Amino acid sequence: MIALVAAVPKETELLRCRLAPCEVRNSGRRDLYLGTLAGHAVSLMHSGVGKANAASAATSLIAATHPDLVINFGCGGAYPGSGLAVGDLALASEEIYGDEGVLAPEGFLNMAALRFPLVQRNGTRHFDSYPVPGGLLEMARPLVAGAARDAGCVLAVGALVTVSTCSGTDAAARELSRRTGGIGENMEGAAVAQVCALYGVPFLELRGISNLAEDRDLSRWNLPRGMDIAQRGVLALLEGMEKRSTPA
Ligand SMILES: O=C(O)c1cccc(C(=O)CC[C@H]2O[C@@H](n3cnc4c(=O)[nH]cnc43)[C@H](O)[C@@H]2O)c1
Repeated sequence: MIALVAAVPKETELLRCRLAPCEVRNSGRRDLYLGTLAGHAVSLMHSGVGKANAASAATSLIAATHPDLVINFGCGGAYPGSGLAVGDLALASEEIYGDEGVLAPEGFLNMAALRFPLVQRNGTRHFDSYPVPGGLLEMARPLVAGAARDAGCVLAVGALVTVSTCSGTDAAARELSRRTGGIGENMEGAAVAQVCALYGVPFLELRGISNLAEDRDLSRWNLPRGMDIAQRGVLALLEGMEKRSTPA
């Protein structure tokens, strides 16, 4: 079983059209879609926007369907210098909490600096960062690159950053990318990754770039383009992944 999580229904329209047969149940006060997609048994849930929604949806999805893999996807903002433009694809090599911590006179102190682990499991303590295991990333990369090639867009692989306060200025975006090394940001990924780390479930994340993280200018955004390319990336992943495989 592969579990798919996106924030809002518009981000899953293309995939839900292809989910057959499609059964809708209730799980944890959210609709849970069950069906087959590209030969894989799939569960799909809309979390709502933000970390609290994302963590709660990921928890009920994992508890209800015991997936071998969770894929978080949707639109996202690209950081300056990432080489990404609107309509491009970003595949997470890791997810990082960008604003979990303390803003102190000496600068931002993250959870590692505060020595508060967010997850402790099997002797491993996770603070701000949730890396995607190398084998899983290398399996996913060429499949998503194929989707990017077909769509005539760029694929970047790198750290994605999860924020509660989105970067609506050039300065905020530059500072977050400098501090984290991230290529782009969103509002859910690290929370889904954290829950996956707690349950020991492999995690992948794909974002379609809907906007640049920059001085706020909504006329430059293209949400439908970001939502569409993210789903095309997920489809390519599912189509290329071995059926019934349990990713390492
Ligand atoms: O109105 C604004 O200026 C604004 C700035 C950033 C994000 C929003 C959203 O409403 C997006 C929420 C939704 O989309 C993802 N997303 C897309 N672009 C970004 C971004 O630049 N920074 C963070 N999140 C982004 C996010 O994951 C949410 O699901 C509005």
